[in-house]
Amino acid sequence: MGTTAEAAAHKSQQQQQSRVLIVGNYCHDVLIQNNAVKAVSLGGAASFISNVFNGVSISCNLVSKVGEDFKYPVSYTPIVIHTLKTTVFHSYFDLGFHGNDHQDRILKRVCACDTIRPSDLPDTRFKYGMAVGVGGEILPETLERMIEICDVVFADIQALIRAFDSVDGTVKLVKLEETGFYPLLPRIGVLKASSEEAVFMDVEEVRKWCCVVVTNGKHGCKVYWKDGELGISPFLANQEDPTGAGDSFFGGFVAGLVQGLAVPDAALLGNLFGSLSVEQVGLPKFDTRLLQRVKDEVQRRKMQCLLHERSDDELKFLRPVGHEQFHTFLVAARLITPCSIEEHQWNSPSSAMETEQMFHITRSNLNY
Ligand SMILES: Nc1ncnc2c1ncn2[C@@H]1O[C@H](COP(=O)(O)OP(=O)(O)OP(=O)(O)O)[C@@H](O)[C@H]1O
Ligand SMILES: O[C@H]1[C@H](O)[C@@H](O)[C@H](O)[C@@H](O)[C@H]1O
Repeated sequence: MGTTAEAAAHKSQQQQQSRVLIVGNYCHDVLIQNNAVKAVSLGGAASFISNVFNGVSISCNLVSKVGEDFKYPVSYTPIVIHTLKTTVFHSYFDLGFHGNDHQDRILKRVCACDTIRPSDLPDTRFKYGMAVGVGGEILPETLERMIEICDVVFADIQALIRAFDSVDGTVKLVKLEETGFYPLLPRIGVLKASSEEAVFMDVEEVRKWCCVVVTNGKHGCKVYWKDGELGISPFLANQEDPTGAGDSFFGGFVAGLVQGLAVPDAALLGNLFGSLSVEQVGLPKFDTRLLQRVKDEVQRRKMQCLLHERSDDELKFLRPVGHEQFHTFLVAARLITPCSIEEHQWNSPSSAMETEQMFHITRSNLNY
């Protein structure tokens, strides 16, 4: 545990006014292919989402826990737990990064940092809260506290339905209704799931309580609400690594809503950031010219939507006037400023040996 003084300092830092609260641990991602470590990266939904927020200049408060072994420079300082190590995931890609299907990835949580408890959250109120755990760190009581202090909570189902094999940490999914989070669904605003995860809930039931967004890789996403549903167009991408696509999508989606877009336009922004994310290995670096174009267009859309209908406090589900043009604009912006592979923010270890030293990976713990 950190000292009381450190915890107090962290809490006071968190108490500066911000409209968005992100809750979920940073982690270390180790990408493994054919029994060899291909890459090591900063991971965790919190890191992918704050990366998108930084890109579009949205500030937030972030509550995340790591161990002393955490060395990545991040914009939002995590709570350091001196007695534990940072959460680590090993991702096994049997078919390689170029396979288009995600089912070739097996995920193992090989190290788990501390859980995030209600007392770790700031005492202030937020307009938006994002429950985005990756390793089981968010407890039902933590989500409940987020609901109390945030006007609207967005939850990633991966924070709610993951279970971990007691021997090797393999990630398994459990039915949402069997979790302690289920009774809280009528009190959350949006639940995001990938198509693989969506089969672990009854979408028809859950959409009666909250908006459900199901992402579907290169096919884009679908938004379900109480009395309607809408497919949102994808963007063409050259997939290198699917890790974090769902997180970057969620970052773009919530960033859109924070900036006053209607749900379909925000989901389009989600698809854009999801598509940019898969083109790079690890945490993506976005082209600054593309970001500027996107920010300018979002401002324009916001003004346009305000003129038409939007009141600031509720989610608007219907496709707003000019939605297709917004898509066309983003497709064009993406083409004019393609992300260069050389521009990766990727912190690749210089040798396999270095990787193994950083993360104490041995052949035996790769094979289990
Ligand atoms: N190959 C692709 N081409 C274009 N867009 C993609 C592609 N893969 C993902 N995306 C975008 O990213 C979003 C999220 O992807 P996906 O549904 O694969 O999430 P996920 O399975 O949660 O990802 P991960 O668990 O790897 O973070 C999609 O809705 C889509 O907008
Ligand atoms: O960094 C990744 C990313 O956040 C993924 O969305 C999550 O599924 C993995 O567990 C994590 O290691």
